[in-house]
Amino acid sequence: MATNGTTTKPPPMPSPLRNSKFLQSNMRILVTGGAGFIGSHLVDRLMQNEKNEVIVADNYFTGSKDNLKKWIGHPRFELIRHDVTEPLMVEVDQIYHLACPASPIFYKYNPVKTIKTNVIGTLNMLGLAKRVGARILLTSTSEVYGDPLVHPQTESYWGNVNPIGVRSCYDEGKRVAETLMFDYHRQHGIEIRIARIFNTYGPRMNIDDGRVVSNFIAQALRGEALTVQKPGTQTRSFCYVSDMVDGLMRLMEGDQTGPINIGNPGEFTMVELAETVKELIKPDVEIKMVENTPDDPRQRKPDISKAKEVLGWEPKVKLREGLPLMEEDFRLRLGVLKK
Ligand SMILES: NC(=O)c1ccc[n+]([C@@H]2O[C@H](COP(=O)([O-])OP(=O)(O)OC[C@H]3O[C@@H](n4cnc5c(N)ncnc54)[C@H](O)[C@@H]3O)[C@@H](O)[C@H]2O)c1
Ligand SMILES: O=c1ccn([C@@H]2O[C@H](COP(=O)(O)OP(=O)(O)O[C@H]3OC[C@@H](O)[C@H](O)[C@H]3O)[C@@H](O)[C@H]2O)c(=O)[nH]1
Repeated sequence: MATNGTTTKPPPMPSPLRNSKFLQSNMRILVTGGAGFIGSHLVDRLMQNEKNEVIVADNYFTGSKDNLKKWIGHPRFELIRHDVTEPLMVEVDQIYHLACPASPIFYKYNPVKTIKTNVIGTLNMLGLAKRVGARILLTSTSEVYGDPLVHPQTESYWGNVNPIGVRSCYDEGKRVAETLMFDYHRQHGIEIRIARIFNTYGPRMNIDDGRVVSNFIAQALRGEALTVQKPGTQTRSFCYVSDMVDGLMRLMEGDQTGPINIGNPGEFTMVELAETVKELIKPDVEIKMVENTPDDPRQRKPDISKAKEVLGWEPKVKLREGLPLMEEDFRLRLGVLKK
């Protein structure tokens, strides 16, 4: 009993599966959004551990079964067509909650649905975590810092976000999702983990995903001009997907709730990124300046001191090493062979 007269509930019991003599060594893990870009790489890593059973729940809005084709039919893997805005009844020990469109083009396409996914979807997954006693990790975003007035961004910075802008369905949606995570943690004793992910790139991104790295690589391979949105001096920090997955798994397995920034602190202007793609992939390609969209953050770079200190994590793959790995995958999918 708390001293202020309110009742503090004890944390829920972990899933009975953890005590089953048949499944003792098994961990049953739900990955929402597991058919998407980061989610499918995470599934690959989780499936490498023979003690893990993995369940993916995805509505295929931006993800695809193709990303998971090597696991379909595997006895330790299950794929469910499910929209997280509806409740889900499964018995699991851990939940990686990724479901949400991540590319601005897709999250702005149906903003009401995006905010429902972030708010109702996260509520549903927290309700599930509460019912079965699972630990839950939310993939939040660097967008919670908005157009940041602090640089680089530390986790203690509260951000500079437009609450009524065209990006709000996503950035405010993720801010509410973080709030819900902490309220369930404080009120119901749920074990939570929050990762604030900075721009991540790598093989398997949708060719027409619309994010900058996939756009530039696809444009270079198609021989089209690279579209730098004005002014081109805005910065981003790009993390290769294997580093991201490693950071997410360390956070889930560790004892810190976060929020913790997971990203690569290497910072580039969009003109620098275009020039790097041009140099590495197609030196004769044109770079053209095009109009930008409202509220585009002007700078973004993670302070990863906390991830280094509490997770022993830092990214290993530099942009110039990661871009050719993504180029290889895009060449195969676009059918453009290297000359
Ligand atoms: N990639 C990045 O740079 C980045 C940066 C910050 C945060 N994140 C977060 O990481 C997560 C994964 O991002 P990603 O790059 O893999 O994006 P993605 O669009 O490739 O994957 C998102 C997945 O969620 C699914 N999904 C969307 N809405 C859903 C719903 N209502 N119900 C069920 N499934 C739904 C999609 O079909 C897709 O498979 C997202 O939560 C995103 O906000 C990504
Ligand atoms: O073709 C393009 C596309 C984008 N851009 C620019 O590239 C920068 C990055 O844009 P992206 O669309 O890749 O992504 P953003 O950084 O705006 O948002 C991203 O950051 C955090 C995540 O949560 C989001 O999921 C992710 O989309 C922006 O300044 C944009 O103006 C271009 O210059 N050309």
